[in-house]
Amino acid sequence: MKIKSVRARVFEWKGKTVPPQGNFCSNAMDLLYAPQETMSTFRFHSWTVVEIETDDGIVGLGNVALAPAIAKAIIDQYLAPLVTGQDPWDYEYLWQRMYRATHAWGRKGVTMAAISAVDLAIWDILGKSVNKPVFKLLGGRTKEKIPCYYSKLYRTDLKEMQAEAQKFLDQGFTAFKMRFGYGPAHLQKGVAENLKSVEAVREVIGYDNDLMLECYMGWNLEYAKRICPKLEKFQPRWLEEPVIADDIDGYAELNQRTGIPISGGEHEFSLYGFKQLLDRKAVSVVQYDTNRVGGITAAHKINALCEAYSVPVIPHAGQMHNYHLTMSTLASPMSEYFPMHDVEVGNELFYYIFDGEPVAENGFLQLDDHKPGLGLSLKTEYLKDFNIVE
Ligand SMILES: O=C(O)C(=O)C[C@@H](O)CO
Ligand SMILES: [Mg+2]
Repeated sequence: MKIKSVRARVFEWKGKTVPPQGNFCSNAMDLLYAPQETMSTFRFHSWTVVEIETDDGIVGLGNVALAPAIAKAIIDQYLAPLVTGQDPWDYEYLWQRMYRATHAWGRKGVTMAAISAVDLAIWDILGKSVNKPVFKLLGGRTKEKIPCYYSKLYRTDLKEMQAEAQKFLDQGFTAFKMRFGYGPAHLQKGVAENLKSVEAVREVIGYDNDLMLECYMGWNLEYAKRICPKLEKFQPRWLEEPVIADDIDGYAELNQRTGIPISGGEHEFSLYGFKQLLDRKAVSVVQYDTNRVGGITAAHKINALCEAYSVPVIPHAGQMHNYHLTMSTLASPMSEYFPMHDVEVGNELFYYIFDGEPVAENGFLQLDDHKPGLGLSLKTEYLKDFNIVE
C-alpha cells in the first residue's frame, strides 16, 4: 500500500457564533494591557481537515485546530511531499521524516500540529486497512468504557454557572472543569471573584464529585503562589496551566510547593517536551492533545513515558483522536469531554465537521470494537455554514 495523495482543507466556520460573556476565561494575554477582549486570539472558528488517500482507495482523516491556515500551508508545501509515495505502515519512519525535515524551524507549535494531522490520517488508514479501530493497534481495550469529565463552565454570572453545573450533574457527570475569569491584572477583587466562582460550583456539585480548575496560562507564578493556599480548601483535582507553557520552573515550583496537583501539556509538543515536564516534576497530570503533540505516533510514546513515571495522562479536549489513546492505556484514567453546543470559543467546532464522535452517557464514553480506524467521517449537515479553503 502506498500514499497516493494528501489533501488539506481549511473549514472556516461562517455560521452562528455565541460571543462568550465578560471575563469568561483567564488567558496569557490577560497580563498585557489590551483594550480588546483578551481571549479574542484564542478562537477555534476554523479547522484544517487532512484526507490522505492510498493507492488502494483507503482515505484516512486527520485534523488540526491550531493556526489552521498555517498548518495547511506547512502540510501542502513540506509534509505532503515527504509522505506521498510511501507505505503508511512505515509510520515511525514517516513521522521522523516530517519531524527531521522541519526540525530547523518546527519541533513545537504549528509545525508539530501539522505533523499531528498527517499522522492521525495515517493511523486512520492503518486501522481501516486491517478493519480494526486504532485503539486496537495501540494496546486494545483497557476499559469497559471511558470515564469523562464535563468541560466548559466558562466564567459568567455565578447563578448561570451553577445552573450549568446542575444540568450536567443531573446528566450523571461526576467530574467538572471550570474556568477562572480573573488573573493578576484584576488585583484582589479578581482573587475574590475567582474564589467565589469555585465556591459557587462546589455548592452545586458538592465534594463527592471532582472539580478541576482551568487558568489557561492566564496567571503567573507570584499570583498562583498567592491564590493557591486559598484554593486548597476546595480540594481541586488539579489546577490547569496556571503559568505560560515555557515557565517550566514555575510549573515545577507550584507542583511541588502547593497542595494542589498542577496539570498541563496541551501547549507542549513531542516526546522530548514531555520528558522535560516529567523529569522536572512540573506536572501531576499530563494533558497533551493528540492533534498537536505529534499525532498518535508521538502520543503513544508519551503514554508509555507517563506509565513509567506514574503520572496520569488525561489528554486535552474531547475528540476521537484522544479517546483512542485513553482507551488503550491504563496510564490514562479518563477523558476530557466537550459537549456539543452553539459555536462559542470553538472547542466544539469538530462536532460540526465530523460524524462519529461519541456522546457521553452518564459520565462515560464508549468506543466501538468494530469501527475501523478513528471511526470518523465528514459531516454534510453543516457544510453550508463553512467556507472551505482548498
Ligand atoms: O479544555 C481545555 O483544557 C482548554 O484549555 C480549552 C480552552 O478553551 C480553555 O479552557
Ligand atoms: Mg486547558
